[in-house]
Amino acid sequence: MRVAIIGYGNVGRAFARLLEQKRSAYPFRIVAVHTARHGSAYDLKGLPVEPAFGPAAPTVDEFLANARAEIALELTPLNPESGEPAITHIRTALQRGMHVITANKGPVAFASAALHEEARRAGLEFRYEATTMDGTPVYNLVRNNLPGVKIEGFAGVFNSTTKVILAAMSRGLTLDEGIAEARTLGIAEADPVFDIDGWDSACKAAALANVIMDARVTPQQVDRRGIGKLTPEKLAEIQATGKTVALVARAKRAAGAVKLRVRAEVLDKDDILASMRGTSNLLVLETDLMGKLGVFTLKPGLDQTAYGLFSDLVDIARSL
Ligand SMILES: NC(=O)C1=CN([C@@H]2O[C@H](COP(=O)(O)OP(=O)(O)OC[C@H]3O[C@@H](n4cnc5c(N)ncnc54)[C@H](OP(=O)(O)O)[C@@H]3O)[C@@H](O)[C@H]2O)C=CC1
Ligand SMILES: N[C@@H](CC=O)C(=O)O
Repeated sequence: MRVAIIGYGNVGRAFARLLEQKRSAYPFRIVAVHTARHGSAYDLKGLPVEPAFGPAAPTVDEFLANARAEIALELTPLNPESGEPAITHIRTALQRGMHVITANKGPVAFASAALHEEARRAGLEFRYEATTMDGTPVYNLVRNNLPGVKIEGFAGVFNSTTKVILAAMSRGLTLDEGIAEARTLGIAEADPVFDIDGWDSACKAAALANVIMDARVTPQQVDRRGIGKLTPEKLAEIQATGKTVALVARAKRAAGAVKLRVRAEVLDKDDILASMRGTSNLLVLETDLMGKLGVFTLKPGLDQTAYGLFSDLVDIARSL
């Protein structure tokens, strides 16, 4: 299958490396990539991980018209205010008859129901496993393995950048030094304020709640507070009491609606939500038939995000 990629940064390159690694068993080809400042590149025989960019296609529609791909990957930066321009990129690809896979949580948080419906009408797939907890099956877990189960709520620690920053601050480093560590790992958002202020977690929580709880919320409706007010001194005080801090996202059904909250919570050190180290992340689902169950990933990185995209790609290819 031929793949076109809109947005070719940390995640796009990690995905291209994974495809190279799996080439003999999975003959997918990246035939086109498009970026904001570096230009566009095309080759129907398949592009290398570091393609030679030519001038940028004037619009994403023209890029996709030239790409001649069957699947489009949307990998541009998160916009927590509206999910754009990624939502428009996805619509454009669907209108051009392409299946779409994204790691961008914005479109899922703002428009998952509408995009699913547009894909369904066109006989296409819209998939986004990599948006929440990298490659850990979260959406696929609920869709494929929990038939008939109603999700009543969830609690998740699923922003890796704030975990890296908090760990750095508890070693006495500054917020900026923590951001630099996360950037080196390639996991910070293009604007890391979206991690620090809890927008990334709010978008993941809204995306999850909309898909697995049919919540119909936007990230703006998440009661959100990030880690921006924490200092190394405050963290040391908290840790001296035997507790720790993590940015926790919670969802709960209440009075016919779903309430969402993101907070830097002070947790007992033996709380399961406090147990993840480094970039590790965790989600606990509250269900009607299976009680509480969860998934976690130990120290995921870009390779696991790439796997989230790859798992969707393989799944779509198998269904054709
Ligand atoms: N990094 C991670 O660990 C994870 C990231 N994600 C999500 O994946 C997405 C990509 O992340 P990441 O690769 O780290 O981001 P980067 O900032 O590294 O790359 C973003 C890419 O998008 C391009 N771009 C920006 N705006 C546009 C536009 N309007 N049209 C076309 N291309 C555009 C940039 O172009 P140029 O190169 O020219 O600047 C760049 O190539 C984000 O939505 C992020 O939230 C999800 C899971 C994990
Ligand atoms: N910035 C995000 C990247 C993955 O979604 C994070 O730190 O978790």
